[in-house]
Amino acid sequence: MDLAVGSTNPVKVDAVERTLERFEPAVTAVAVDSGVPEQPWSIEETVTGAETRARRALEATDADYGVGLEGGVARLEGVPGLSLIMWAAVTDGERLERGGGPTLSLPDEVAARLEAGAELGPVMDDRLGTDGIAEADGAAGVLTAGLTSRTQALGEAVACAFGPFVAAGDVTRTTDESRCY
Ligand SMILES: O=P(O)(O)OP(=O)(O)OP(=O)(O)OC[C@H]1O[C@@H](n2cnc3c(O)ncnc32)[C@H](O)[C@@H]1O
Ligand SMILES: [Mg+2]
Repeated sequence: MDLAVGSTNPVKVDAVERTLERFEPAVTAVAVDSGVPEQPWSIEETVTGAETRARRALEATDADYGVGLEGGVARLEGVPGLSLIMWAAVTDGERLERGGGPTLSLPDEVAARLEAGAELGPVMDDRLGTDGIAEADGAAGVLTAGLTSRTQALGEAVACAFGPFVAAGDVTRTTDESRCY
């Protein structure tokens, strides 16, 4: 099974490879424009970014599926403060499915800096004295003291977006065309 991921962030590629390991995917990382701001500020922008990445990654390759992953922030109804959200989208060129990942609350001082126009990755790096936290444990890993990680959290979104293709019996392993369940 050939997959094209709409990002060159190794955390995103890893999330796809780990989640879909049973299908022995050949994964190609494709740098694509998400079509949304670098820091998406709503569920809608985050989902749109994931959808656009999935479509553009598939268009750029002859993979079986395009996969898009997008991180964002949003003020969620019923949840105080600002939340970190993450969404995945998977398309086979005709059908597109979406899946959401874990959500966690961001510290007020992080939220304030994002409100002032900063991006979450650099803000987390500045707070932690790290370089590239978004390509490592991520805010998801740091803010949960390692109970999860950005790779693991994004992997849940991938499972929710790819699952409908598996459940429908659409997924075949291109190596031996056997059905994979
Ligand atoms: O190369 P791409 O695919 O764009 O990877 P990215 O790390 O920039 O990820 P996103 O564009 O999906 O995320 C939008 C912004 O939110 C930040 N972000 C999202 N999730 C994060 C996390 O868990 N930890 C740190 N920063 C995160 C990220 O740094 C971006 O500034
Ligand atoms: Mg980005």
